[in-house]
Amino acid sequence: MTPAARISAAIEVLQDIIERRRPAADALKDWGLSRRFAGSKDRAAIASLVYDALRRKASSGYAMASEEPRGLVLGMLAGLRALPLDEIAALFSGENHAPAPLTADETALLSAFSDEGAPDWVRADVPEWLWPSFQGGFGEMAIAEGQALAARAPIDLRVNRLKAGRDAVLADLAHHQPEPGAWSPDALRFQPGHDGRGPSLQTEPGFFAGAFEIQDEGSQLVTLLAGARPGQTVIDLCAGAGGKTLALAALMANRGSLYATDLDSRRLAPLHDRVARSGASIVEVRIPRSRGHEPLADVAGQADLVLVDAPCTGSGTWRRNPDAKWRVRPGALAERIKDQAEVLVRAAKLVKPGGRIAYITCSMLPEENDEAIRAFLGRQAGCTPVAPIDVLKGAESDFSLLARFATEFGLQLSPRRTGTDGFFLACLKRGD
Ligand SMILES: C[S@@+](CC[C@H](N)C(=O)[O-])C[C@H]1O[C@@H](n2cnc3c(N)ncnc32)[C@H](O)[C@@H]1O
Repeated sequence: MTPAARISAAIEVLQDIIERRRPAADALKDWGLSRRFAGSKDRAAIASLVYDALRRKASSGYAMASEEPRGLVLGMLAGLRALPLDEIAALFSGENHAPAPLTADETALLSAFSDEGAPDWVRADVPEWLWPSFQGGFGEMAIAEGQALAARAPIDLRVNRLKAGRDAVLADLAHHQPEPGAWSPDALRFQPGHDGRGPSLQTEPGFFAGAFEIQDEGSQLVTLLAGARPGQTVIDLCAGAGGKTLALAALMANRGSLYATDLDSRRLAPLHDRVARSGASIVEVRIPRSRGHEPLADVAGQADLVLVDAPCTGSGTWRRNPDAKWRVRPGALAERIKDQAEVLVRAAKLVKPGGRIAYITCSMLPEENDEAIRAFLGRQAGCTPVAPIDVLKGAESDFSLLARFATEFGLQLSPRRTGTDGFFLACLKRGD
């Protein structure tokens, strides 16, 4: 396919996503299935165009005075991809599957491309209904935070200490030009290429050997700061596919007991293979039999650390899932807040006196972060917050620079602040 034909395809896929409110991945998959002529490079390029357009949907639409997929793609090419007008015009030739030529209005808007005069939520590319909450968390930096969250994300991996050292993995993957992470001693970072695509790390021999896992550096950092130590009894209560479980096992140097569970047993399915590949021998996966069944009842009140990687809106990962940004609804936020309250109560039953609950979200919204903790502390006697500065002091490396990202109860990481996905961590101590 020509670059212009890929743009036409991206416009078509965006139409499907917007009209039928479909997840981008589903729409892209269907498009690929019914267009067998498109090769894997075409499909990847089209996906990259679609995701780039969704990242800046509000600001592109404003600048192009159009909510239509064509306007969003034009705005993205001029804005995020910074293509000059003559290159855009050449792509929109109307010939051989290229999109129709630019209209006079489009040409005028592209030549003076700007979001000047746009409302703040548009400039930040944050959904309008969430703007008050987002702004509440970031104040005068909210637009800059939203803009950083509307950029492309790098790919990070976590070197698995149980199997390899960072220098060795760095050397093995030198052909992909990794850089050491800025914060986590286990992180390596890969910048996306010009077309938005990153290296395919999951086909590397080191991946099959368990030397590394793909994991955002923010996710690595909050797991590090949770404070698990070798020899402890640790519970990963919302383990899902186990990204943090594997990181915990490595931090615990495979010593102690690490229980992984999740309300939704299907989500735990990939964990078994991942654990086997990683060489983590301390992980015990506990599958709930039914809703309300506590698969960890036998260790209630015994955990040194309960990690709660709480269900949330995922607003901190909007760089990677830009379609989720525009699909999240007020009802979903209210549901997640309820889930968060429920899972914290469960964690309080599992932690031992003097032990710690580490509450984590990949959210940028105060309702799911500080406010969730404040509400929990108001309801639950016997738990006290650990000051963010003390959380940092207790870490294995010097993370004192993160102190400036402290909130009332925790630490808020973000693409603008730490160059990572948006993560929140608050630690609570159960009284003796
Ligand atoms: C953010 S995801 C976990 C991601 C995972 N920890 C990782 O690092 O890959 C949140 C998980 O919480 C689970 N969950 C929701 N409510 C829960 C509850 N009340 N108890 C335990 N898990 C719950 C969801 O099924 C989901 O898998």
